[in-house]
Amino acid sequence: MGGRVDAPSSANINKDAYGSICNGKVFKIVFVLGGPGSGKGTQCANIVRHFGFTHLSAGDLLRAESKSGSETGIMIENMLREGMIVPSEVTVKLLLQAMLESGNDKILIDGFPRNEENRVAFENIAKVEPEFVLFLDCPQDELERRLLNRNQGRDDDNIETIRKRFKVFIESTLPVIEFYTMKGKVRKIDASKSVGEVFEDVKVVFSQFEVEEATFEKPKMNRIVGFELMMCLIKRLIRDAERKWRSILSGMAYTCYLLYICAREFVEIYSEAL
Ligand SMILES: Nc1ncnc2c1ncn2[C@@H]1O[C@H](COP(=O)(O)OP(=O)(O)O)[C@@H](O)[C@H]1O
Ligand SMILES: O=c1ccn([C@@H]2O[C@H](COP(=O)(O)OP(=O)(O)O)[C@@H](O)[C@H]2O)c(=O)[nH]1
Repeated sequence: MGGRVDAPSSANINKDAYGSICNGKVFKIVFVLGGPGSGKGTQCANIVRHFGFTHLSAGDLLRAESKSGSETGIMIENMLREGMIVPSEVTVKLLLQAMLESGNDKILIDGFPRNEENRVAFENIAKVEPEFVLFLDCPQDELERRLLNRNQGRDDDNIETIRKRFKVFIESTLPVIEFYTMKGKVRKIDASKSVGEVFEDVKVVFSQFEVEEATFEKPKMNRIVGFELMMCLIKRLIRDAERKWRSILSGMAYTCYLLYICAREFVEIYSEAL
């Protein structure tokens, strides 16, 4: 159920699929926003593990689509390199398709909506309001340091594009955060602390999903796998111990045998001498 979903094979999505989102399945959506490098991906991975969400990174979906070789793919690639926001039509299609493919009703949408156009397009098509918006707040100098150290081979993690992305965040994404603040939906967290400390605060915000965590299958599976691993380890230790004792016992027997030979030789030599 939880986990990160790969990009759909194509950006083309059947219009009927939107219908099933609007009229059928009810999604619990959390938008995760924050400046570039604020730790959205890092914290989403933790939330997936603890609360059974599916993590959809708009940036990852776009990066995957940019490699498709299609005209849209080339357009996306150029926009990402410049730190620009890709038209909503493209991003919303990719997100909706991934939501449908996830098989999960709890969805984290990371790095989206990035501007008012994104927000309105998503609301109009998906007709879903987020449960809340997790806002990872972090000063720019720390963000810059993190991005320059990210080392994931991303074309946009260079100082020139990083500065453009900061500008886009301030001019286009902060107004979206303000919109949701007015609606009482923003949960702001100080993201300048260590990963663990930030997650402690994130856990408090997600505590409403705590009950479901108890029934979430993954920890149960982990316990079973953990138990089996422990049994294997114990069996192995017993086998090793047996082997070791066997060699200790045979070592002792061999030493006794040598002593017996020596004693016998000694007695023979001694009796001959007499
Ligand atoms: N709280 C933190 N403290 C220090 N480094 C962090 C923290 N959170 C994330 N990072 C690191 O900063 C970089 C950007 O994090 P990432 O999760 O990719 O951010 P985003 O998805 O917001 O762009 C990564 O190299 C990550 O390991
Ligand atoms: O909804 C989105 C999300 C991302 N992007 C593009 O993808 C880039 C990388 O976004 P991501 O969230 O992966 O990384 P971040 O900038 O937060 O580190 C952005 O600069 C934008 O160019 C976009 O156009 N629309």
